[in-house]
Order: sequence, then C-alpha cells, then structure tokens
Amino acid sequence: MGVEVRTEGVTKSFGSQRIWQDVSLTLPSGEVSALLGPSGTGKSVFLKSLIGLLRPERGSIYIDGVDITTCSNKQLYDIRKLFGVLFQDGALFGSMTLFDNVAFPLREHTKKSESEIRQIVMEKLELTGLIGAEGKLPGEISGGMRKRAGLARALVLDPQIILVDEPDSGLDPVRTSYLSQLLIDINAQIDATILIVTHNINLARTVPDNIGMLFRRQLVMFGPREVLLTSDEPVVKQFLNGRIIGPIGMSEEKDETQMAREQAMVDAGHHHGGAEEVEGIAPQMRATPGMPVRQGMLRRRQRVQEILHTLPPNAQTAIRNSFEDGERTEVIDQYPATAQSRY
Ligand SMILES: Nc1ncnc2c1ncn2[C@@H]1O[C@H](COP(=O)(O)OP(=O)(O)OP(=O)(O)O)[C@@H](O)[C@H]1O
Repeated sequence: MGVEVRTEGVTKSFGSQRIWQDVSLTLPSGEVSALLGPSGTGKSVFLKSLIGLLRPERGSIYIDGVDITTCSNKQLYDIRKLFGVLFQDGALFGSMTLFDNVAFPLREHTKKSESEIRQIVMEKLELTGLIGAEGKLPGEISGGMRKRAGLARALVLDPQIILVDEPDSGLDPVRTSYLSQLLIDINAQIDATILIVTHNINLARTVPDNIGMLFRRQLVMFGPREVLLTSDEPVVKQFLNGRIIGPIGMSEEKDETQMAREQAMVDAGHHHGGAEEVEGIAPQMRATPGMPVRQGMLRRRQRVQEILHTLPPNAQTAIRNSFEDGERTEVIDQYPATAQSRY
C-alpha cells in the first residue's frame, strides 16, 4: 500500500518572493489527489518540496511518518526511493534509447543483474504500451510516448508515491484521457499514493479522489473531490470554468476595482471567455474492467463517511449520490473482463 504524505504549515520563499505559506494537507495512502492552481502559483515548487529537492523555510513534511525537512541526508536518500516522479517533459536522456532510459534507475540504485533489469523494464514498457519502441531515442517518438516512457521509468523502482507534473502538457485531449486512465489503472494495480499537478479542468473533474487548489500564496482548499467541485468560491468557479471574469488575472491577481469593472462589462453583455457554465459533478474515472478494484477508493469511501458531517452541504449530497452510483456500478466491475468486452 502507498504511504501517507502530510504537510504541516509549510512555507516556501525564494529570496523575498513568498511562493506559498502555511500549506497543510494530507495525501491519504493509495488515493489519487490533484493540486490545481493558476500558472506560477508554485505547484511544481510544491512537488519538488515533497521529494526534498527544495527545502521550505517553515513547517514539516512527513513521508511515511518521517519529517524530511529535518531528517538526515541518509534518511532522505532512502525516503526518495519511495517516489516515482513524472516530470512535465518526461525528463528523458536524449542520447539513450527508451530501454536504457527506463533501466537507468535500476542500474543506478539497485544491484540487479541485466537479465532481471530486462524483465522489469519490459514489464513497465508493456504496462505503458511501449513494447516495440524500446530501441528508439526520445527524439524519434511523439510527446505522448515520451510521457509514457517517463511514467515507465517512474515505475521501475516500485514506487509507493507517484508525483506527476502536468501529465497533459503537450498532449491532445484523447491522449490526456489515455494517460489519465493509465494512472488510474496503475493505482488499481499497485495502490500507490498519487499526486497530480495540473491545470487541466477535465482531468481535475474526472480523475482524482481529492483535489486542492493553490491561489494567492495559500492552499484555498484541499479535500474530497466533491468539496471543490461543488464549491461557490469565486476563484474555484472561475478556474473550473476557464473564465476571464473572477479573481484570477492574466499575470497577477486582480484587485477589487478591476473585478468590478469586468463584472460591469459582463453585465453589459461582454462574453466572459469561458465555455458553457459547467455545473454538477462528472462521474469519476474507474479502473479498466478486469483490473483489481482500487483499494484506495474503498478506503476513501470509509474515510469520507467518517468526515461527511464536517463537509459543506452540497458536497455531502454529491458524496451520498456518488456512493449510491458506486454501489450500482460495482456489480458491473465484478464481471470478468472477457464477459464485459463483448458489450
Ligand atoms: N529554483 C527557483 N529559484 C527561484 N525562483 C523559483 C525557483 N523555482 C521556481 N521559482 C519561482 O516560483 C514560482 C512558482 O513556480 P512554479 O513553477 O512552481 O509554478 P507552477 O504553479 O508550477 O506554474 P505552471 O503551472 O506555469 O507550471 C515562479 O515565480 C518561479 O519563477
């Protein structure tokens, strides 16, 4: 089972530039979480802080109970082995074949024989749909394949925590959905704790169990997906609907006068820039039929039941509805894959 990641009051600045402050959240073991936020709000900085590549000046980050902001370098080195990270561009070595790229962490961090390495690499290449491309260089394949190769490499050390930085960058919507499905299927198979950083609204609506959002140097909220997806917070609504009107500006946050001016323009008939207002909650993506049932999803159901009374009323209703829908569709999930593929 994946391990829990917990931050307590973390604050990060570069020189005099405060990136975010007082961020406290828990990524529950084996659940899939997403962190949203406008560009430049420090989502990548947050990911890098979780693996100890950047050190916040205040607060604690507990990985499996160990505070990586105060632990020894040796402990941090061991903790890092729990992580698999998929960077935005796949971060592959351009002069190495896909096989060698995926084998790299095994050759660096383990004493496995070449035949063991071959077996693991081919297994991960198969999982990510890359069999046949193992001899290609990163420059010879598409962006989507590079992402999948980056994911294959992130998986070779059997990570218990997978961090994914903008899985959709450079991918079309269909490839983004395939990659999202792959992440959910991997979660079903290995029960790793997953954090996805994204600004893709569709992905945020359909993939994670939990969602958080960074804005104005704060974590606006973090919790079960239904809380953010039913939220009336102007910044959340603006973000989820991709609108110009709202507190998020082009390069910086807007002040009250600017927002009032824009609202007056909309009231006078000016288009707000978003598509149709999206209301309600889209069903969550499920593991492909035939995959194991996601244990994280089952644990989450229990966990959310316990905190249900503490959540806003709209979120409570949405969660109750999703539990009912879940009970109906579980019957389908239990069909053998061969039976389902006929329909
Ligand atoms: N090593 C660094 N030194 C100084 N400033 C940095 C460093 N890394 C990031 N920053 C600054 O931190 C801020 C947040 O950057 P970050 O890349 O985390 O944002 P983001 O939310 O991931 O943005 P995007 O969605 O556009 O990728 C930016 O202003 C960036 O310039």
